[in-house]
Amino acid sequence: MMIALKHKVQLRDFDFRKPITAAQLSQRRLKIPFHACYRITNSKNNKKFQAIELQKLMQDYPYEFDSKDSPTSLPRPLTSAQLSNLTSEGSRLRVAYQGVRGAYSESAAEKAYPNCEPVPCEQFDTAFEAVEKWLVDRAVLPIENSLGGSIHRNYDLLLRHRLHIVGEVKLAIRHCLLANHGVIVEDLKRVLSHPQALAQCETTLTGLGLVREAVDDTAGAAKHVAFHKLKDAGAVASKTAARIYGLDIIAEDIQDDSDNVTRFLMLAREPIIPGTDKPFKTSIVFSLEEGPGMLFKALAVFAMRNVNLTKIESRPLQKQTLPTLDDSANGFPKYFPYLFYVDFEASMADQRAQNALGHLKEFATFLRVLGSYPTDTGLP
Ligand SMILES: O=C(O)C(=O)C[C@]1(C(=O)O)C=C[C@@H](O)C=C1
Repeated sequence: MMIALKHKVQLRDFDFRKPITAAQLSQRRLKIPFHACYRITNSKNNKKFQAIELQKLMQDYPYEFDSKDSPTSLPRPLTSAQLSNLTSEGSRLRVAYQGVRGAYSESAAEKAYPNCEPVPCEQFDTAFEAVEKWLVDRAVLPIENSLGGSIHRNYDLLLRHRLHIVGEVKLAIRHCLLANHGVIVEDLKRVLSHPQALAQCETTLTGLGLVREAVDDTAGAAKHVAFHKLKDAGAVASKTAARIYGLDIIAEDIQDDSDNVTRFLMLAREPIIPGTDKPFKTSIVFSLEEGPGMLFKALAVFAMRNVNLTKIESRPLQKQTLPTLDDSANGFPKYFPYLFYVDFEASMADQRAQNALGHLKEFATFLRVLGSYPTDTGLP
């Protein structure tokens, strides 16, 4: 099938096998999504896959493609769904995620911003920076999982960077054990995946007696196993990753609990205007003086206003993050100062939230609102 791309950017400019680094992003603004590059260059042998992918591409780019096999190349009318995912310049919203194609984070980005252009990034930091430097429009990053708990790195980065939380999205995580064609479970000695994914499949992997090897993301593990044609190693990743990297699914739903959900945050340069027309959540971070009952007092500002807390996380306060804090006020250095991250069920437009934070500010040594955003009330 012939496809003529009416686009200035050449596909050969991009190496679809590697996620973007912040350095690469700083060189150019991406015009063609990486998944498009991948689809065109890699779907040569599978006719059905090719047809579906081309159809998808033509939906995404109604004005960009000519196909000899296509019955018509007339432009299609824009839908309101397409409009809501356009940037102010009229291009598709570019959404950074950590990992390579087929990572759960990519699915989360697509769920959060349907019809967006997901942009893979090597590390969480890269995704934060890509938004800050205007190289992408948003980032979608995991913050907690129902089995594995918090993704601490992203809590720390939320404070280090100046992005705003503008939404959340919950994604059901269903892990598979993947391996190369012809490999059976008895051949496997090791298994590669993201540490969270390995932790979420603890029981199954222990039962199989497999040695765990941590890598940057689940899809990256699948890619590695496929690329190196490993016979003794499998990967814990999604069905999508199996399809993309041509691996067999040896076992499905191997997570310890069928209700395995990861919550992702949607991050932007600007905050959204908080409303009261639908359920909203607010995320804050604060630090306190040391002393008996200080945390109790802090949490009481919400309890006394009947504001429900949905999450509390404490992280070590690193001096370089908040250099203005005087940690030796008592005459000796404080070795274990903490930051408290709290999510509560109220919008910043709600008087109760404003009063609670006004009250907290009276005695907190530091307080920042990370975002006030609509709660994801849908099914994961
Ligand atoms: O490795 C991936 O596929 C990711 O998207 C990362 C990640 C995580 O960081 O927790 C996301 C969801 C799953 O919980 C497992 C891994």
